[in-house]
Amino acid sequence: MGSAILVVDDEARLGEVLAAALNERGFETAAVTSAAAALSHCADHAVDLVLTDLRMPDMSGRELLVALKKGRPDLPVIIMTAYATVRGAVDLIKDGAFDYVAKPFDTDDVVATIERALNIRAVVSENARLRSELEGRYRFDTLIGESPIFKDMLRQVGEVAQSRASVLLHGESGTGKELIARAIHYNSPRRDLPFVAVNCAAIPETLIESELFGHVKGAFSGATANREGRFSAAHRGTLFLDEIGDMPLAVQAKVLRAIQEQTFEPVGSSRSLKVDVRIVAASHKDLQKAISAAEFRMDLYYRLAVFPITLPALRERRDDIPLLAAHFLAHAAREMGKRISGLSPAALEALKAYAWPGNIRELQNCMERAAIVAHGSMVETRDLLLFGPESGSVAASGALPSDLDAELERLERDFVLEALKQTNGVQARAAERLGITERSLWHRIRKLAIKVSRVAETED
Ligand SMILES: Nc1ncnc2c1ncn2[C@@H]1O[C@H](COP(=O)(O)OP(=O)(O)OP(=O)(O)O)[C@@H](O)[C@H]1O
Repeated sequence: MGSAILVVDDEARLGEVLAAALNERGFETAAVTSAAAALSHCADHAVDLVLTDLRMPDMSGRELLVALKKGRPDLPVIIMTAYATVRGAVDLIKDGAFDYVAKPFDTDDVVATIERALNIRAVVSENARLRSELEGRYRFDTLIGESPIFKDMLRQVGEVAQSRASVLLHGESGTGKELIARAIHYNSPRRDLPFVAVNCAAIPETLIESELFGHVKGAFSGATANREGRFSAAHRGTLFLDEIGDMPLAVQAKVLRAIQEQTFEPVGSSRSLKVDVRIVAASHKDLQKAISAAEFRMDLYYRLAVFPITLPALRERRDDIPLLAAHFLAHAAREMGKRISGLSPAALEALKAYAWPGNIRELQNCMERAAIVAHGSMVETRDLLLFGPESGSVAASGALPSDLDAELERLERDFVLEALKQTNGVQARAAERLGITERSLWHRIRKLAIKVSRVAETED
């Protein structure tokens, strides 16, 4: 069914002819002869677009436009006008009209204008939908956890989100640091501006400065064009500096200045740029220890740790395990189109007893795998693959022999090493070759304790 168009023209004949012509082009049309009739039609019918004459005896097209826009700001209104009043029609665009068509007009032109308006409206409403989906994803109530330690952490997140204070998140790998950083951004007044994430550990030392601050053409071999850095990209928004403990000391000094003075110079440039960014940093390392070892600047630490938040490890909030497991299991089952109603009591006990060195991410992966291998409607203990140094009696309780794990890890290692070799250690390209995200590659490199040395520098 085509979009519904309402034609408003006090000359009944003209309105009917136009409505019929549009109907022939596949639109659903209705015609009325006064602004009052148009308002009452719109109140009772789903109308996608209004095409109205400007001069009408009871209420002018302009008044109709204003009245329509009051109730439905997103409704496209196109004005039909005689040549003599085109100037006035231009003013109407300022009042919110989408466009005008000058009489006498060609039906093709009217159709083209209508289509343009409907397309733009579709894009705008799709954007609004995506935005609300995104905001929904980072609303606090979608962050799962009921335990007092988790709720206390969320309370702190809620308190700091509204301010522009720097936040330092500390927590083991997989505890949800990036998710919390996003929640801070999407619950702050900066939510409509960019959230830019940089994983300081995943970028080779030689490139991190240019990644953060950008560079000018010719700044170093391979810098063939000017490039914007992440600080500029995050202007007026939030910059998430993940694994900040891995940032080289020399870069730490420049980051400190950028935060303190809100200015920096791109690599190879002497021109200072001004930025307004809110910083959320995260680290799994103990930065106090890094300071004692002279690996981290104390002044930067105090700048970042205006509001420090510690994310609890999953084993410190075991009561949340059933809730999280059920959530990830249901999600995985839905994605796979499998009917799985939950976990058996024994499986649940095994999950609660396990140490979870990889925290929530490990639990998520464990549930995805369980959803794949589960035969019945319940996940059983044998469907769980639990491993790790502290796993104790429930370790590797599954149906797979433990040497298969070692074999899988060896294979994974071979794939990653080969991809890195083929791409001279350029992780972005290696990840592309492996068909995984750069972040996921980075986690594998860490998990497999692979040393990456970059052989050649490449720049786009
Ligand atoms: N409270 C939570 N509720 C639901 N899902 C969560 C929660 N916390 C984390 N997750 C999920 O767990 C996974 C790991 O979270 P995230 O990537 O934010 O961790 P991280 O601490 O940044 O990890 P790393 O330090 O290894 O980068 C993500 O898929 C995230 O969506």
